[in-house]
Amino acid sequence: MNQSRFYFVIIKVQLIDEKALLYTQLNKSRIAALVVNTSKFKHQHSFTSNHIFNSLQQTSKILNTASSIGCVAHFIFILLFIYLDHPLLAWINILSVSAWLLTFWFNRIGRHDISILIMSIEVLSHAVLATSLLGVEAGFQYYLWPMALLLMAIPCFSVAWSTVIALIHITAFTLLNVFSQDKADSLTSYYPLFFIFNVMGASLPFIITAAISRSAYDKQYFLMAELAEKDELTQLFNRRFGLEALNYYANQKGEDKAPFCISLVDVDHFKRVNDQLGHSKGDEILVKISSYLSKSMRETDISSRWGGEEFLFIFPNVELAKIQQRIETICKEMPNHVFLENWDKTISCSFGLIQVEENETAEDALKRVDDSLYQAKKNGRYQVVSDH
Ligand SMILES: Nc1nc2c(ncn2[C@@H]2O[C@H](COP(=O)(O)OP(=O)(O)OP(=O)(O)O)[C@@H](O)[C@H]2O)c(=O)[nH]1
Repeated sequence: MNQSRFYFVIIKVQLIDEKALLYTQLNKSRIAALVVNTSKFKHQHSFTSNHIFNSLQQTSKILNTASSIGCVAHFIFILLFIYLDHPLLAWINILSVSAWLLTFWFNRIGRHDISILIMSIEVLSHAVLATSLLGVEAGFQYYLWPMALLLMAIPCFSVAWSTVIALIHITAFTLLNVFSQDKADSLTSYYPLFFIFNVMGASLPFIITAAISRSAYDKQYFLMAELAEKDELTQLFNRRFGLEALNYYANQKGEDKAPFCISLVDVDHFKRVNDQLGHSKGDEILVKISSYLSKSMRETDISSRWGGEEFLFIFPNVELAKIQQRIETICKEMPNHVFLENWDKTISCSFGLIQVEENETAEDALKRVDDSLYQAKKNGRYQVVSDH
């Protein structure tokens, strides 16, 4: 997007932000996501990250499901009340279907807050009206429960406001049950049918909303955990995770305490690759090296990218004497496993390897393993130096 177009989008977004009449030819739904009245997601710029965009799409999905169920349920009631020759109730349901159709449109332009407000007003007034006309036995008040859940599950309003509106629905449910009289009119014989239909119709969105929210939460949670713990380029754990793991093993006490080793690994003459073949080839080598190293480790070992062309490995429950040979083989074998097109020089790494001592802090262990790595570099690279 060129600069002037970029400003155009920002100005346009700011203008329509208030009214939420959001439609541009550039990227309709992505910009629509910007005006959703979810303060945590609201940005001052025109870019919305994929994760937030996905989360907003998830909200749209839940609300569209609710809108569809609302439309279908009320449409069935229109047909039923026409069949039962009850025009007033048929008209009420025509108004309801219109309201639910309107919610689709607000979902589409990203105004989930208006959409859910319309749903809430419709469900509340419909429950009050239908229960006043037909009595509690017809079961129209049961829609108030899924509406309360929807209000709480969808982050369109603040938690406080969602709670207030949800409580209004539950209070209405209670009052309707306590104060509504049973009505005896021409439709009384159909009340069991209404009741079954209403309870089923109310339960379905309840269960669907809970299922979609839960799977959306799971997906988002694992995505966030992965983003927080993994290195984007190599897919190894990142430095934060590596340090957390190191602190965990270093701080173990009593019976849980077991010997463990760590290794700091640095690619040899990596700058040469970058300088001669370019940064993207450098990245390619980093991916190949990290893949070779992590595949060479045991499942219980922790492989992390420590930074740039450095990796930190943690080997739990093992003594140095038992691991040294394995690490030396990994080091020696690397050039046979990691190659790059148009690069005839050996691709290798230097390794610092230590066993973390009892009561040694993570910081001290890191310093010691760094000294070993420095020694490996100083000795001519492509070797393992361990500190006994
Ligand atoms: N392509 C790429 N290069 C990186 C990345 N992170 C760090 N580097 C480069 O890694 C190089 C590290 O160079 P030096 O620290 O001089 O070390 P070296 O050339 O590997 O030499 P020795 O470590 O002494 O064997 C620098 O050119 C950095 O720009 C990365 O994510 N991708």
